[in-house]
Amino acid sequence: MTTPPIPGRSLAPLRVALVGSGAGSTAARVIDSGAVDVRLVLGNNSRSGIFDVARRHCLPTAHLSGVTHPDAHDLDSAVLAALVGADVDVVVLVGYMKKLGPLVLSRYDGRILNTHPALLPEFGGAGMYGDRVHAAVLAAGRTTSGATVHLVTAQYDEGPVVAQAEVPVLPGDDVPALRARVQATEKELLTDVLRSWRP
Ligand SMILES: Nc1nc2c(c(=O)[nH]1)N[C@@H](CN(C=O)c1ccc(C(=O)N[C@@H](CCC(=O)O)C(=O)O)cc1)CN2
Ligand SMILES: NCC(=O)N[C@@H]1O[C@H](COP(=O)([O-])[O-])[C@@H](O)[C@H]1O
Repeated sequence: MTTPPIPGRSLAPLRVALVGSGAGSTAARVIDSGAVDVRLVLGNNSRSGIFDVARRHCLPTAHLSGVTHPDAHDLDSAVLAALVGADVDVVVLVGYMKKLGPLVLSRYDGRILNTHPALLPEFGGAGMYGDRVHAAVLAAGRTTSGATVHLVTAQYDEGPVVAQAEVPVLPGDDVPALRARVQATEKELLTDVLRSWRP
């Protein structure tokens, strides 16, 4: 049985690993917020900005990919070992472009969060990442978009929603404009979740 937090007393920060493939702006916001104890930054793209962010904050990193580990099971094992070695409570996917494997999913079941740049369950699933998501929202003629933080399960974007935040889609919006509006809200949504949500 877990001990409920004492009302009025702040929660101990989650010990997290941030996992990403992209520019790293979401990771940077989470780190700068001080909301969590970031113990590892893990990515599959050595040129990813997320590693620059990690280096600026003197954080431990792990570069694990289909190049370092061509066999999917070996990659899954290596990711798991890095997470266990970092002694994290929660894994946070921040623009990670690859499917997490069964070993990691099993060990951290209920303790892996992902942030998606749309209002799931719409505009999610295989092929729906980055600007492709915003382009699909615009092509669909939606007047609202937003961000979703959800638990991660075996299939892309099918896990239970933890929190969502909406933004308007404005007349004349293009992908960069919508991306900027969604990502500004997304960063605050994820930071708020990490302050208050507990597995
Ligand atoms: N087991 C899981 N792994 C991941 C999940 C998940 O829900 N379960 N979420 C993704 C993040 N994501 C959306 O939020 C997402 C990322 C990437 C893709 C995708 O189609 N990727 C392509 C490859 C793209 C590339 O190599 O650049 C693909 O798999 O063909 C969809 C959704 C993170 N992992
Ligand atoms: N489906 C996954 C996906 O599209 N994730 C998205 O990648 C961006 C990462 O930006 P960043 O690299 O600047 O943090 C974020 O907007 C996140 O929602």
